[in-house]
Amino acid sequence: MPAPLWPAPVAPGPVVATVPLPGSKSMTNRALLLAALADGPSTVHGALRSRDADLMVAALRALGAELTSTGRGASAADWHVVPHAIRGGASIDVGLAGTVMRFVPPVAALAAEPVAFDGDPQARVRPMGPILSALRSLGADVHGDALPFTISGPLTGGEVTLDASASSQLVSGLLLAAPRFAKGVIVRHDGPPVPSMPHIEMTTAMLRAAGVSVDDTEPDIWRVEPGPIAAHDVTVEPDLSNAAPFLGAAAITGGGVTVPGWPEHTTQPGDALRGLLADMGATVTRGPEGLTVSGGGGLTGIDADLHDVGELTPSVAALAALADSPSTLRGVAHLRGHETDRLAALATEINGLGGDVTETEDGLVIRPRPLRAGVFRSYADHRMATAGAMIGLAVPGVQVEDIATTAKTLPEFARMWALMLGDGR
Ligand SMILES: O=C(O)C1=C[C@@H](OP(=O)(O)O)[C@@H](O)[C@H](O)C1
Ligand SMILES: C=C(OP(=O)(O)O)C(=O)O
Repeated sequence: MPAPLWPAPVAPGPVVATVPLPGSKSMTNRALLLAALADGPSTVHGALRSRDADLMVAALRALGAELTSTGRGASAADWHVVPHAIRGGASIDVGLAGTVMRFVPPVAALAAEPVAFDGDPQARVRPMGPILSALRSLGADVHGDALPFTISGPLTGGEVTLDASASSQLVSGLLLAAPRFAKGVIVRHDGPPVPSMPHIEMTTAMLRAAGVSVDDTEPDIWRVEPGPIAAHDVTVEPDLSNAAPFLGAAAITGGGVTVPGWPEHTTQPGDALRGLLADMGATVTRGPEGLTVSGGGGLTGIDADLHDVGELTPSVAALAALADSPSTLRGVAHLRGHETDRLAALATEINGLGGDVTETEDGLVIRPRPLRAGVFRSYADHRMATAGAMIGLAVPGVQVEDIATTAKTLPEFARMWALMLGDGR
């Protein structure tokens, strides 16, 4: 059955709104996993509730951890996590969540009994080979080189070299569980540059906050000492990558959008939105009420290397398609292994509305053209769906296929978008 079409609302005028955002997917799933491996009970405050977070909760429960939540509305929760010995004999659904498919197998490898992993059809083509080979060489028994696969341990840990150029999560996954490996881990990357380095810094920062000794002083080498992961309470920051469509709405319509609780210092790559939106002509200010982006002076194209902040690409591409000069987005070849081949998907869908986008080996060249009504397909990719919504603010008659796919990280997206376009404040 074809997915329903969502008529993307056109902005009735400059969008003026304050948009509180639920917790970061990346921090939520790291915090829950570390809590499940810790030396006592912890609470994760302000965690995201979404498909990816729910899949992480289900995976950790299947491996023996006890997680109970106090709801905080549709997309937020406080989780009380009680760790228990990791046990296998389970089947785990990773959905389309990179954080579940790369972070949970090293945890499963702590158990002797086999654990089976599978996910959505599109998950079966996402890069897994390097982390599965690494786990094999660290002592796990692994059947398969991609989803579906089965893994059993217990692994011992030690030194391993892998090519993590396809995804930073291949490194983060090994590091997060490593304190619990008998020998810890030394991970060496050998290959083209690792993308999304801020996400690896998020991993090392959260490990250190749990008392783990991590040495990342040499480029492309990470050493994690074996030892306890300290139980501690964590408060998750708002999801700054999910701020992109909302802040972008201010830039597109010449309005002003505020996101409360924008952290002063953060490892989230979404913080790069401040510079990217300013480079495209918006005014970015920080005040006690949060981070505010104001538009009004038009949108300028940019030449940007998004290698470190690849997950912002769909939103930046949507802005670029509506700008008044061409843009070149580079450094994001790894996006071909995200939820879908995002470079192909963005070029196809923007061109389907009359745009002029060409794919390069590692990015996109976007020449703005007057766009027209049409269907914008989302390919089960939450960030494609929100990119379509952004274009629809300025182009009447855009219909986004399967807006519900935003549930991966922001189940309330359509309602929040409508609220932003209403009186907002
Ligand atoms: O570790 C994480 O939480 C993430 C790392 C990045 O993955 P890649 O390095 O595969 O781009 C990012 O794109 C993804 O959305 C979340
Ligand atoms: C690439 C993304 O997700 P995942 O965690 O599934 O890799 C993303 O959210 O943009």
